[in-house]
Amino acid sequence: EGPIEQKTVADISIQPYPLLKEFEWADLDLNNVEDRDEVFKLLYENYVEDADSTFRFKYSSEFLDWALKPPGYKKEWHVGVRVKASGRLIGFIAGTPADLQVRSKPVKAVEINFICVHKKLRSKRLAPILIKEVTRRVNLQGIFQALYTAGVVLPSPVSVARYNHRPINWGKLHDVGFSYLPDNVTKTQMIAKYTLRNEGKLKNLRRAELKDFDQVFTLLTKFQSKYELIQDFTRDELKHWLFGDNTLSNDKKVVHTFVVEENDRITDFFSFYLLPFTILDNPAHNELGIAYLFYYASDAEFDESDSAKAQALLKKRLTDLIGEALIIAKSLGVDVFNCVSCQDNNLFLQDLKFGEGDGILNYYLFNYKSRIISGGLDDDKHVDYGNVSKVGVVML
Ligand SMILES: Cc1c(C(=O)c2nccn2C)oc2cccc(OCCCNCc3cccnc3)c12
Repeated sequence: EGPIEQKTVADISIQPYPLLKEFEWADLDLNNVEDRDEVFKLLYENYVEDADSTFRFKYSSEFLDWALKPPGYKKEWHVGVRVKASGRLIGFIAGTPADLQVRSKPVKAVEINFICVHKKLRSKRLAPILIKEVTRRVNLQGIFQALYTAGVVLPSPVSVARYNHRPINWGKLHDVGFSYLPDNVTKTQMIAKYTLRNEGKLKNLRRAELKDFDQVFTLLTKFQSKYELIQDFTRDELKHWLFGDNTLSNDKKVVHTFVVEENDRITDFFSFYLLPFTILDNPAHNELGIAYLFYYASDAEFDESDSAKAQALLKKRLTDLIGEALIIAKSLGVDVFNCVSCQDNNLFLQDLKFGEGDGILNYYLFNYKSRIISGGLDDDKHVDYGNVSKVGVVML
């Protein structure tokens, strides 16, 4: 296992990758509101939709600030393409710094995400050129590995996971065509099945505060040490990912983090991020509120001696913990709570009534040879409820 191609910065061209003559590379600065709004508009109108174009991701400007400007980010890794004649932004791809550990081996890498080409300019082979240019700019900084995900199957994924959804507002999900009514079941029964109480059962659960950060950092680092693919966070990075922009009011926050505190000790925490879908041409609803499970940890002891008992204890702790996340997400107007089959999620999916989605998420490690890492699926790529994954990294 390890890097495939050994390159050095000296091998990397200092010239931008050649573009078709009607296009030019854009020098974006997402601290500049105009640039950030251009990226926002390009994604809003042209980014990933579901298979039958019912929904489109609705990345807010606050989300892009959070997702694209973590500590150590480089503006050169926010790569745009403009039409020379009009100056319109028609292509984008982003790299953000992400030191990984692959089976405990440190891998300096970037995460590549948000690749987008304007709908009217598809099949002009711009996507591969965007990937080559962001790779060149990352290589110039001495980084030669990358992590990215895609729904499509490309050569050799390092892991494969599956989407899971926990309906919160089943009626609305049914109205917009996301949830279906099974045979011999009434709508009332489906709504009753997914009804959540307004109050959780973990009494000492509260919103995380900066004073909790040291314990949360320690708890997550220990909890994640069992996974084979993780992001090796610096303190500043994790603070950014879990607290985001601390000046935002709770209703504007993109990421929400909660802790369980017992006798001045943080025993568990969880986080989720909010990323709605625009619902395309539906008279009754124009937005789908979606929460995505992000990082979490529990100090449920994992005693090597009786691993079955330990796993049962962890299952109970995580089920109660993420059960609270569902209730909080509901209070924030979320319609469906999403997670993939990674981390220890398979332990609570069934009890918390998550349904297996038809989306598959492939994880790729660019220029790094690694044996397959379990993404929590069986040989048919269905969720393996009896086994947990070894993937700890969560991609936005
Ligand atoms: C996307 C997504 C969806 C949906 O498409 C969806 N939910 C409700 C209705 N729909 C149609 O459901 C998920 C569940 C877990 C993780 C996910 O995504 C994980 C992060 C995705 N990273 C970016 C990305 C986006 C699209 C394709 N590849 C990568 C998703």
